[in-house]
This record gives sequence, C-alpha cells and structure tokens, in this order.
Amino acid sequence: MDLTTTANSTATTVDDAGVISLPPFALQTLPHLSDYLPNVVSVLNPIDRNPYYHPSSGFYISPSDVVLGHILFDLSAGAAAAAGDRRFPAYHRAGPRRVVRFDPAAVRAAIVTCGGLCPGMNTVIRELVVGLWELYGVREIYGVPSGYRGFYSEEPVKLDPKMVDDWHKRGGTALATSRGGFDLERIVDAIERRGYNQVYAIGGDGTMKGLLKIFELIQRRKLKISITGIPKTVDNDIGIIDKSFGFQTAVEMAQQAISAAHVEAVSAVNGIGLVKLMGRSTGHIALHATLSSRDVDCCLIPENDFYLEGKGGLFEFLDQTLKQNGHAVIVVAEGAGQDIIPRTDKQKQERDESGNPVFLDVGPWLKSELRKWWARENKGAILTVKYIDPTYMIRAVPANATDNLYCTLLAHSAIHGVMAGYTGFVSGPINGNYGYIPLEQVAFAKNKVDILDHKWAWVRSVTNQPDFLRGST
Ligand SMILES: Nc1ncnc2c1ncn2[C@@H]1O[C@H](COP(=O)(O)OP(=O)(O)O)[C@@H](O)[C@H]1O
Ligand SMILES: O=P(O)(O)OC[C@H]1O[C@](O)(COP(=O)(O)O)[C@@H](O)[C@@H]1O
Ligand SMILES: [Mg+2]
Repeated sequence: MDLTTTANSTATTVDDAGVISLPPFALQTLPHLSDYLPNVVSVLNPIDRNPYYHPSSGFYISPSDVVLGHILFDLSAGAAAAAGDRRFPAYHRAGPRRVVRFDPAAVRAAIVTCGGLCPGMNTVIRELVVGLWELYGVREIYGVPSGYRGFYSEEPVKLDPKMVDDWHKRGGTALATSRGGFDLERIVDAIERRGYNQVYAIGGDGTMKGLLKIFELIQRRKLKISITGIPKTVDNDIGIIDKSFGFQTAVEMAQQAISAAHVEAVSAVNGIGLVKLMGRSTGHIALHATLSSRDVDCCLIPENDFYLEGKGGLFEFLDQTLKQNGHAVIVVAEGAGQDIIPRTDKQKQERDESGNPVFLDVGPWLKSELRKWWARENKGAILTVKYIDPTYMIRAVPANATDNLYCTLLAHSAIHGVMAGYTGFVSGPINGNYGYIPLEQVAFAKNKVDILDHKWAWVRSVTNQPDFLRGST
C-alpha cells in the first residue's frame, strides 16, 4: 500500500445507502538519518544470526506497519460529516527492522536521565544496556552522569549487562539526574567529541524540548548520530502516549497515604485527612489514586479550579460531609489551587533550574485555611486535621511488575528504532501498541485531565464533590 497517497486522500463520505467512509489516516513522518546522509550503511539485522533465537516470518516490522492514534469513532452520518476531511494520525509501529543502519561494532551509545525521578528509570537504563548488548551485539555503551550537564562536565560511565543486572530493583536513577544545565552547543560538542552515535535520553517534557534542540543541531551539523527520547514523567503529563512508566507504581504508593489519612480521619472527632500528591500541572495521580481508593471525599486538581467559601465551595461541602459521616478525606494535587493561594509578585516569578514554575505548598496552606474556617464557623466543636505529604515517597521507589515490563518494552522499542536509522523520535504505547512518534510532537503534547470526560465524571460521582462552577450547585 502506498501510504503517502493514502495519507493525502480526502474527506469523510456518506453514500446513498448511508455507508460511511472515514477519512484516511495521515502517516506521521519520522526523521531518518538517510534524510540528510545519503550513504548510511544498510546491514541485515544481527538478530537474524542470533544462535538462540530464529525470527519468525512476522518478526520484522515493515515500513507500512502503523499504529493508529485514534481508535474511537462515532459512525453516525452527522458525526462523520462533521469530521470532514480531518485526517487521523498513524504512527510507524515500533519493533525490529530487517535492515539496520548501524554496524553494531561501530555503535557508541550514550544514555542520560534528566529531570525529576520516576519509578522505573533504572529499569529503562538496564534494558537499554542489556538490549543493545544481547540483541544487537553492541559493546560500547556509556552512562552520562547527572543529566544534560553531565555531557560536558563529567566523565561517562561504561556500562555492561553485569553491571546493571539488578538495577530494575532499585528506585531512582543510578546515573543521577538534574534540572537545568542545558547548554546546547556544549552538549552537542561533547556528544561529537566522545564519538557517540546513538543518544538515549530518558526524561519528561523539559527533556524532550531540550532533545529537540539537540536533534536539530545534529541535523544542521550533518552528524551520523541518532537521537531518541524515552518519555518519563511521574505526573503522566506527556501527551500522545497512553500513559507514562512509573505512573501506576506512584498511584499504588499513594494508596498508603490515603489509607492512613482515612484511618486518622475516621478515628477522630470531626476528622479531616488531607493528602497532597504530586502533579505539577496535571492531576492524573490524584485522580487515579482517588478512583482506586474509594476513601476519598474530595479530589482537587489543577485542571479544575476550586474555591473555599460560599455556595458550592469546599467548606460548604466539608460541612455537609462532616455532619453526615463525621469525617472527610481530601486529596489535593500539588498544582491545584495555585491561583487562590496569596503570593507576592516575586513568588509568582519563581522558577526552578529548568524553568518550571515553583509552586507554593498547597497542603499546609489548605490545612491552615481549614482550621481558620472551623474556628470561625464552629466555635466550641473539635476539628482534627491530619496532613500527609508523601511527595517523594511515591516516586523514589522501584517500579512495580507492570511498570517494569513496560520499561523493558519501551527500551527495546527505542533500540530497534535507533538501529533502523530513525532519529528525532520517541517510542511509546499508543492505544495499547508501541509506536514511534516524532520528537517534535511529543515535546509539545501536554496530557491534561479532561474534566469534561467520563473519568472526571466518575470521580465526581464517587465523591459527590462540587464542580466548583460558582452558582451552579
Ligand atoms: N525548553 C527547554 N529547552 C531546552 N532544554 C530544556 C527546556 N526545558 C527543560 N530543559 C532541560 O531539560 C532537562 C529536564 O527538564 P525538567 O523540566 O527539569 O524535567 P523533565 O524533563 O522531567 O520535565 C533540564 O536539564 C532542563 O534544563
Ligand atoms: O524534584 P523536584 O525538583 O523537587 O521536583 C518536584 C516535581 O517533580 C515532579 O515529580 C515532576 O517532575 P518532572 O517534570 O521531572 O517529570 C513534579 O510532580 C514535582 O512538582
Ligand atoms: Mg516536566
């Protein structure tokens, strides 16, 4: 099939019999080394010669294998017509290619971890090392310490399967990570000087934005270096992919904090258990932890502004809940309520080393506001607020079994793509299958909680919390 032609054909149609033809998909072009280097080697995939594994007929992925970015459609004629000539993205499927564009003996691979921690980072590193070594016979694999700054300021660490053997059992990143230190020219100069021709960057949205700049400079310099990003974010704030590795582990860890808050709340007179969870600009952890716990009475996330006083506000809701149940559990994402916490202009400007906004701590602020409210409104009665902040505990742990498996598939997908000569891409699960996504898209695709969809409606029906749309309740 000629995918280019398919990608360019036209609109949704509804024929006389009411049969709907959906618009065709648009194949998302992946950058490839051969785009700017005409003479890149082509060799048969060394997996073919593996003495222990004989690839089956369907083992190699062809360039026309795709994963669809959208799998839900409304087939009613009206909806199809409304879709018009909108084309739906299709991504190249991840996996081994019959022909690779690197001689494994000539590969010098660099692995770097950037940004905040996330369960599973060590597993990804381990599987990159083991996969490159065992599947492709690569022997020159280096860990870049301390994030992006490590390229130009630290000595690399040579890695081999023996060294990384038990890394999947450890939290954090054995390579160390950091924020800031992004000096484009110095990083690319160092990559060139060290002779790396494959770079695997494990990081979040910031890392991907930086990697895009690295990729563009490498292209301008016409270097034979493949660049790939492995999406990491405990907050699950990266778009296009189904979810990020380590997220499930973090949600699981959050349960312990919520259970403790619940026990404290039910064991006190007018007890409120307040738990703050990670989520700088997205409330996925808070939302998923709430849905899986069932002990939560109110979930506050950055995507849904809330207010304290008056009709439909948090205090009114808590008043009712305490009267009804004698206790309440609140989960608040760290990025929630930032607009209503008083702050100075200087505080509003504050940024971390990577340029991320520095938030005021919503947990202690909310705890203090609850106490003030109670003192104002309920003179004489007891109120107990127990505040739990498990922040780093949910991300500084090893990945659970599901996340470990996910990390392995991610690492292998990345290796296969890079060995095939693709560059400037990110691997990730798309609707349950692994695909390659242009780095440019991932760097700017934000995954926010959609408060109009069913999942948030489910939170509201589980908690009965207000929607915080003033005047509507
Ligand atoms: N817009 C950007 N351009 C270039 N580099 C960036 C950009 N944003 C972040 N970075 C760099 O990427 C690295 C990780 O970013 P950070 O935001 O801390 O974590 P994460 O990648 O997990 O979001 C840091 O070294 C930071 O300097
Ligand atoms: O490690 P730090 O700098 O304290 O950062 C804390 C932040 O890191 C996060 O875990 C997200 O980090 P990333 O952007 O690196 O994925 C947020 O939830 C939290 O706000
Ligand atoms: Mg980030």
